[in-house]
Amino acid sequence: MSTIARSVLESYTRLGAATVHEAQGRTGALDSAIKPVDPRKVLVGRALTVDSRPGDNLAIQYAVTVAKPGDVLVVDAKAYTEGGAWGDLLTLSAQQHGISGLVIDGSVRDIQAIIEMGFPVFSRAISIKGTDKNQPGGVGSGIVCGGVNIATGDLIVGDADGVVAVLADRVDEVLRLAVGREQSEESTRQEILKGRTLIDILDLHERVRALGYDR
Ligand SMILES: O=C([O-])CC(=O)C(=O)O
Ligand SMILES: [Mg+2]
Repeated sequence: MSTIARSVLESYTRLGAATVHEAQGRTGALDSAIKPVDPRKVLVGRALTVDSRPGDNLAIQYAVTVAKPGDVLVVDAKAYTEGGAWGDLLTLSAQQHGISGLVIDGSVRDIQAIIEMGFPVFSRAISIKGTDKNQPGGVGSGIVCGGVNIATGDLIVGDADGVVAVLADRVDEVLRLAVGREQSEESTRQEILKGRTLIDILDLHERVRALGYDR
């Protein structure tokens, strides 16, 4: 599976998840319930998918052993939130293997330790309850996580706003679009600082009039 150039990962890190989501036509955003345990952390990297059963984390444990440095584990835990399928021990092991972070449609626990360890984790919920290590699952195959189809090799961008996935074969194109959008937002910021409103800048006066907002 192809890797993503370091310079591309760095550019995505600067852009942020919402800009990437807008730039690719408002697609790829995971459910809004999937949020960072530490909103100061930004996560960018190549997805390694994990298909996991609710209340069990054997597939996740296995994925840590086969992940490549830089991978982001993206886990479909079936939105099951009554079991912390990831905690500080898995975090320590993931860090030993150079894994960049975790996105899980499920729960995590030990979050104070995870925050102190500086490991980016995005989850649907937090649960103190334990999980079994018995069930079959899959690593590397297509999954749905937070309502989005994700394949191993897709790009994951997560920050305080949430998580967005970019299809592997659109990574360069979406980067160009996102940089363009960021440049246009920067000129909008300059106009706002000059005292103009977004209604002016986006030329929405006619629409406002037509909808009867004018007083
Ligand atoms: O025990 C587990 O399966 C999950 C956990 O709490 C840890 O990784 O620390
Ligand atoms: Mg634990």
